[in-house]
Amino acid sequence: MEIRNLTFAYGDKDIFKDFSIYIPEGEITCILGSSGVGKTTLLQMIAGIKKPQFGEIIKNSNQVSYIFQEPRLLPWKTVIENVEFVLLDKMDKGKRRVIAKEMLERVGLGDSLHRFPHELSGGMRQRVSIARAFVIKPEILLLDEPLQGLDVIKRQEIQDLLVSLWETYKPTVVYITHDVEDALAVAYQIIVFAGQPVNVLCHTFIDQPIKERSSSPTYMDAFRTHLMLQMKKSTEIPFDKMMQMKMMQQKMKMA
Ligand SMILES: Nc1ncnc2c1ncn2[C@@H]1O[C@H](COP(=O)(O)OP(=O)(O)OP(=O)(O)O)[C@@H](O)[C@H]1O
Repeated sequence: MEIRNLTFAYGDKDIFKDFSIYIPEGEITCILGSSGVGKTTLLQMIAGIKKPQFGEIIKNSNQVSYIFQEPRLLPWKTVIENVEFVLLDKMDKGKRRVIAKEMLERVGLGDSLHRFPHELSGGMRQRVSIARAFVIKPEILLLDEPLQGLDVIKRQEIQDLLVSLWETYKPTVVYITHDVEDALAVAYQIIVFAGQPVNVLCHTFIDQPIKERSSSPTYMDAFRTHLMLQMKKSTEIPFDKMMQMKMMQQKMKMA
């Protein structure tokens, strides 16, 4: 997916100005950045909810699913009905039920099909929203802080579930978070946003397969330290100062 020369402002506040990045297809890309930098705005533009004033987003598909921070389930529908709902115009009732049930079993909710959202824990509700997102076999999956508010064990379980579903369906994933640990747990490419308008402060590629990361803590520590430093920088340095530094770095490279 290519985000090309994007410009977006809320009133006179420029969030993106002539902004371009490339998101590799079929991979997991995390976008890290401090609160208010513009991460959600970018996801909303990718989803087509917001339109950029200039520029374009070139996608290979419009089959997009969005997982939000809060699960956004329909409270009057049961777990299985919440998942079937997104298949309404795609297949008949019998087939919807079978496919929704299979996906709910996959996310570990096979015994909660007929419960209502208020009868579930926060982690279970997020699993329903993950099932709802994957049941349409999205080619693009957008995640906006999906682990917010979950305890450390639940976070890890849901990270593992997301990675396992991604391995099965291989959508192009754009995952936004404030949390370096979330990014290290799931992403092959991590982009740190900073400034206003948004600038890419760093672009990090992790070649280590996700499943091997817990057995190579020293290797991952180097990425952790680097990303923590970048996150610290993103909240400390005014944008024009950052641009000066970048230009100096550029000059030093060329010299
Ligand atoms: N509808 C809106 N009207 C005006 N300003 C907005 C609107 N939505 C967002 N903003 C502002 O635009 C900036 C970017 O918002 P956005 O939600 O994209 O940031 P974010 O990086 O996702 O932040 P967070 O991590 O806190 O969700 C913020 O300063 C926000 O206050």
